[in-house]
Amino acid sequence: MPASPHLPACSVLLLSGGRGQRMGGRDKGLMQWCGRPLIAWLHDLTRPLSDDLIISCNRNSERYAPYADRLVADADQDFQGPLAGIRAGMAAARHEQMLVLPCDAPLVDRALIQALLAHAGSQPVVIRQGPYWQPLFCLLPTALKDDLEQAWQAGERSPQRWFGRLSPIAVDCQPEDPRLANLNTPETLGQPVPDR
Ligand SMILES: Nc1nc2c(ncn2[C@@H]2O[C@H](COP(=O)(O)OP(=O)(O)OP(=O)(O)O)[C@@H](O)[C@H]2O)c(=O)[nH]1
Repeated sequence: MPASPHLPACSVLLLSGGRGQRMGGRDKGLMQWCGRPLIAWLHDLTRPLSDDLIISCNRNSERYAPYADRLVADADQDFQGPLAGIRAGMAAARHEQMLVLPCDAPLVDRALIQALLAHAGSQPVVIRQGPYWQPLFCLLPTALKDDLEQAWQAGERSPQRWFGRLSPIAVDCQPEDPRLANLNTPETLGQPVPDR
């Protein structure tokens, strides 16, 4: 189901396959924020946007299953980084575009997603804050799957270096945009739900 009649259908990939070292090695997507697992917030945000909601996770699959249409795991489950999750998601996605979000960003809103979707085409669309790309907040054409596979086989493990070769389109946000906050430490999980 498209986000609106004017926006394209997309798959959604929620990245939750990390090691979570700053969380003491715990599975970050399942950690509670404001009374619910982080992944539940991302699920509720993206569920109305897609009939192809994929979670990349490498453990606790039974606990993730209620929040996705499908789960994918990294091919090599030794935590090679988020590009491994993107690779698995690209191989599984059913639509021509795939929205990627990290599980630890529950403040993302629909307007931000719509800004990405508005540029859907043959190039990656990526959030940028000032000079800094936010490579895990992006929209990827799934036709780039083979390009990603070649890069991966050549040893690439950086999402930013990978899409950097592909003339990405930037969606610029303010450096302090609170929607892009990553709640990736126990302290940040104490942050309250803001007014939206
Ligand atoms: N599939 C997959 N996702 C990952 C991997 N590493 C990180 N991610 C995801 O990428 C996003 C950003 O991850 P980071 O915060 O940099 O890494 P992390 O492992 O979650 O946490 P730290 O170990 O504390 O850095 C999160 O949504 C992670 O779940 C990985 O090896 N595989």
